Amino acid sequence: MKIAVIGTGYVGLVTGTCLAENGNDVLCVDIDKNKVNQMKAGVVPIYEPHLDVLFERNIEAGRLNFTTDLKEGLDFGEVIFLALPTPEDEDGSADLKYVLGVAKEIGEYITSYKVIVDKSTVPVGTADLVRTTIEQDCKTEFDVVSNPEFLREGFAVDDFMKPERIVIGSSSERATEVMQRLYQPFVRSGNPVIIMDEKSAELTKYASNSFLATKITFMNEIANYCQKVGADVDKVRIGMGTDSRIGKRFLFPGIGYGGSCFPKDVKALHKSGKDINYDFKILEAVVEVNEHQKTILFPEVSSYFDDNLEGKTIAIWGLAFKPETDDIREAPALYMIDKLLEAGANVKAFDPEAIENVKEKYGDKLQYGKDMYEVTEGADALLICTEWSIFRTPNYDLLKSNLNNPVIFDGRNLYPTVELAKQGIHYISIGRQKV
Ligand SMILES: NC(=O)c1ccc[n+]([C@@H]2O[C@H](COP(=O)([O-])OP(=O)(O)OC[C@H]3O[C@@H](n4cnc5c(N)ncnc54)[C@H](O)[C@@H]3O)[C@@H](O)[C@H]2O)c1
Ligand SMILES: O=c1ccn([C@@H]2O[C@H](COP(=O)(O)OP(=O)(O)O[C@H]3O[C@H](CO)[C@@H](O)[C@H](O)[C@H]3O)[C@@H](O)[C@H]2O)c(=O)[nH]1
Repeated sequence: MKIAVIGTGYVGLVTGTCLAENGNDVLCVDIDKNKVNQMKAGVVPIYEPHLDVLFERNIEAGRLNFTTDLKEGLDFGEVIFLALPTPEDEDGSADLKYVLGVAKEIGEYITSYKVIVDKSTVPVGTADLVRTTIEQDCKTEFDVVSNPEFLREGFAVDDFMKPERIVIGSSSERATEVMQRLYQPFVRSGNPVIIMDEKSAELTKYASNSFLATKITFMNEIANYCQKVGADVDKVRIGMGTDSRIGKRFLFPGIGYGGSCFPKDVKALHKSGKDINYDFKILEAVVEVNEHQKTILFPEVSSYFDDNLEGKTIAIWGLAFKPETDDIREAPALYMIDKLLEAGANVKAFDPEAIENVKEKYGDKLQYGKDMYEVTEGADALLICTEWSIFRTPNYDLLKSNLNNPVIFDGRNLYPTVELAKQGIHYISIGRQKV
């Protein structure tokens, strides 16, 4: 099939590349000239494991191409994916200006039947809004379907190639048939393509993200409570997670969820309830608890230094909002950096993939290390914000000789407390007793 993907960020580029990998001809359109030039030169503009191999292979095979020209994309594709940003607006709602802006242009440009697929995360009713926006200027037939994306950054290629489910919201038989044909190679494993109406598909996405964010937030509250009553959240987590009704995943407490999705999506669902006088009380609590959770480690760092961080040097491991990505959107590490700088501390930061993005934001306000141990040299404490695998088995002797004080503040519970006690390291983590 001939596919156009409009917007080549984490979702669009993975979608385009994986569809090409399954034999489709794909033209990716992006408004960002630099990005398009980079991709034309064979450079993947984001870090996403395994994407580079597929990217190169499909460019070489001529199945994956790039342009800044939306009209060229619309002429080319029978199916047009919208993978555009839907960032948080000032009032917490999803800002639809990118999606509706492109919809307007689609109405002006298309001259033959197209299936317009909304892959962006959008509020209930957006498919209708996209349809009426296109209709204003359109002289040909088209359908709009909702096809929310569930990939996780860091596992995006795997998630796209072997999805647990594909959700399609469509009220057109013609478009449904096209979508089923397109996705048939991805569900050979027997995982379902679930067809429903557009509104239910749109809500499935928000409900899924909000549920997962709630699950994490619940565990963060249990962790905070553990700390107060002397229980160990890791033991509670394992005890709970073995009940298959609860499940082991997404029970890991920490310094709050971040990223480009959970924070904005929970707020957007809450706001869309408010707009129709429905009060999503649980979501309001989730947002509030998560905001608080980002703040719980800083007072520990501060009080260790008698509330005087002026001139102290803090090494940070992990800046991305989670491992295996270079994405720092809403990363809890950024809150910690801001607080530390505000308190007059020096920050030496290391992350395997996110340094460039952090440099763009903070420039020379921070020092950056080439490896994880370099930033600990002469630092007064180590703070861990993201659970990259390479941090899991550190050389404790080297750490102790590098750090001025043997102290680790761990926002992701990477180490067994008994091991750190044995190592003689002062260790503060989440929902576990201090060592
Ligand atoms: N990142 C994820 O893990 C993920 C997963 C599932 C769903 N989503 C949703 O998918 C959507 C896209 O997310 P993302 O993370 O890929 O965003 P992103 O910010 O990484 O990428 C968006 C891209 O769209 C481009 N763009 C903006 N306006 C454009 C226009 N008028 N024409 C062409 N290109 C344009 C930008 O230059 C950028 O490259 C959002 O709604 C998001 O909520 C994201
Ligand atoms: O047990 C857990 C699991 C995750 N997190 C945090 O939650 C955030 C989100 O993690 P994750 O869901 O793995 O990453 P995303 O790439 O943001 O993926 C989510 O958001 C995407 C965008 O909508 C969806 O497509 C995915 O299904 C959904 O998992 C990160 O800050 C994690 O550190 C925890 O604190 N504890």
